[in-house]
Amino acid sequence: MRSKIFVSTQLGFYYVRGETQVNPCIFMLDTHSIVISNLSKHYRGTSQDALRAINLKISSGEVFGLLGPNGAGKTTFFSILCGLIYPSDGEVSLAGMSIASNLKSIKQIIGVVPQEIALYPTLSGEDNLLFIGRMYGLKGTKLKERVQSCLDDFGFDQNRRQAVKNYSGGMKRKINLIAGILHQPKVLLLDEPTVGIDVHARKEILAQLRQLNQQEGTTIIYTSHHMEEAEQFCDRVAIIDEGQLITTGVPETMVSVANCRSLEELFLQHTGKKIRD
Ligand SMILES: Nc1ncnc2c1ncn2[C@@H]1O[C@H](COP(=O)(O)OP(=O)(O)OP(=O)(O)O)[C@@H](O)[C@H]1O
Repeated sequence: MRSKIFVSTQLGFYYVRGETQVNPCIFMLDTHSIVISNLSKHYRGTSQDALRAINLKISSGEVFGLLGPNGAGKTTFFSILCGLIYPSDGEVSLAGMSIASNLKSIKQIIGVVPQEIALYPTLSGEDNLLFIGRMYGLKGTKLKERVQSCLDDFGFDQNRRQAVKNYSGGMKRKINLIAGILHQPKVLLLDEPTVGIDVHARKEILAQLRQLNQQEGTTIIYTSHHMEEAEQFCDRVAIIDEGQLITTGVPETMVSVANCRSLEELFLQHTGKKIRD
């Protein structure tokens, strides 16, 4: 008979009966894994499910890419994950807690970076972040230090005090991103974080995200239409289309097993659709 292992994932505590040797780091590392069970979403008045019976596990510390053509269900998936909308069926749990019934605690663990720039254009980058930081419950010196340190990391100089409306697309994207990480979330949801910006800003953003993942262990879940970027950036990806999970795995392995030249070729093979820019 197999040994039974009892785990409290929130505390990283475990108890093992029998002879099985367990490395505690595995459980410490997996404390904020996301388990998606049989997740479905049907919008009222539509004929098709936006998501249909999705099952997926994303481990703590992973960089996970959600790829799919327009209308595949990516935003719906994200919106359920951050508690903006409820699923029609199934469940998502984070750190062992159901998202739907633990929204308040979950919101402190999750950072969300929407595709749209959600900033006040007449305020400076710095003032936007101070305002958003207060909404996350940060205050005083701690808030000021956190804002300055993030602005330094993302390469802002005196321009941090200029109005956002005068920023380049790349600078707006960076402030949008910082707004989602001020409270040092364990899980970061990024909806197309590099859309519409030049190659330099894109590289800088991806490098900062990689650093966040490696130094803080932040789990990153992101969507993109840039297959090359996803191939390089993600530990694992999932391809979804018409609300269904088509395939998931390590990009390099998926590409080689399918005998494709790139993730883009594999994506087109599965979805049969053109990639949106
Ligand atoms: N509020 C809504 N009401 C009705 N239908 C919706 C709603 N939001 C999304 N849908 C539909 O659900 C499906 C999935 O949409 P979703 O926005 O999640 O896809 P997506 O993969 O994010 O697309 P894109 O890449 O264009 O952003 C689409 O058919 C869309 O028309």
